[in-house]
Amino acid sequence: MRPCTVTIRRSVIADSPFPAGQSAPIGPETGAFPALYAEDLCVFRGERLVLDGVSFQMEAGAAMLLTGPNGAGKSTLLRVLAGLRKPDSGQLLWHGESVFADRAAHASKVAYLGHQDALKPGLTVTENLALFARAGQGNMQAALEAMDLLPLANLPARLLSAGQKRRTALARILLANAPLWLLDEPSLGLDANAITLLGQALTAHRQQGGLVIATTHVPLPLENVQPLTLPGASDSSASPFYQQEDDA
Ligand SMILES: Nc1ncnc2c1ncn2[C@@H]1O[C@H](COP(=O)(O)OP(=O)(O)OP(=O)(O)O)[C@@H](O)[C@H]1O
Repeated sequence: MRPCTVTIRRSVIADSPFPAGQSAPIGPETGAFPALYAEDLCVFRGERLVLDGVSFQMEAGAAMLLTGPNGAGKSTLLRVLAGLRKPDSGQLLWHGESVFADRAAHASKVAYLGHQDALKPGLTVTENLALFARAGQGNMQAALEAMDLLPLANLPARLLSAGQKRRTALARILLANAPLWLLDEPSLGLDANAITLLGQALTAHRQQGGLVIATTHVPLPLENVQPLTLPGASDSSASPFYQQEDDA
């Protein structure tokens, strides 16, 4: 598995091969593109600059771990990478094409796990998974097995524990059959056995050439992973006129 490379103006990056603020040596200028290429991404939320010059590139099979204090911008970066929020500046390319030129096309490449498990409480585990399985794709049985959900397959989601809901949400990621996994704190609520299953799923995805980008506050079962630490800012730096905004 080849690691990704990362630069960011204000983050703490171990072993970054590029001086702060400089672009990676491949990209639009050279005509050679990695699977995912981010250059100088900047995002304001309210009046605060949350992401300040984030640059990285990832090849097939790579994984990146996003860390940093609460409010540092980890979830914001995931939403940008999913094409759900346009950065205020910078560029984001998937195999050389701008993610924002065709967001629907990019969405088909992404499996996104948010903080919320977003299950329909009245539907069973299997029915919930079937709702999100892309037409004609994914193996329901394999996804249920991978997250040890077979004994729970016919249980309504409202009866699941927090960890069981998280496992169901992770099974949905497996079913999506998408190359780019964007996982916001994927181990939230998981017990030790489920974390092992998560590790196996991540490894299998990468061995098939998939990419993984995950946020976390705890160690995750990921090997050969590139760390990206967002520095954040003290909450006192937030504007007194701080306003909620919708994603663009
Ligand atoms: N809809 C929004 N409108 C305005 N500001 C927002 C919005 N969503 C998030 N923010 C702000 O953006 C900043 C980054 O938030 P984000 O959720 O990306 O952080 P995080 O690193 O994922 O935090 P955590 O570790 O707590 O999950 C925070 O200061 C937050 O208050």
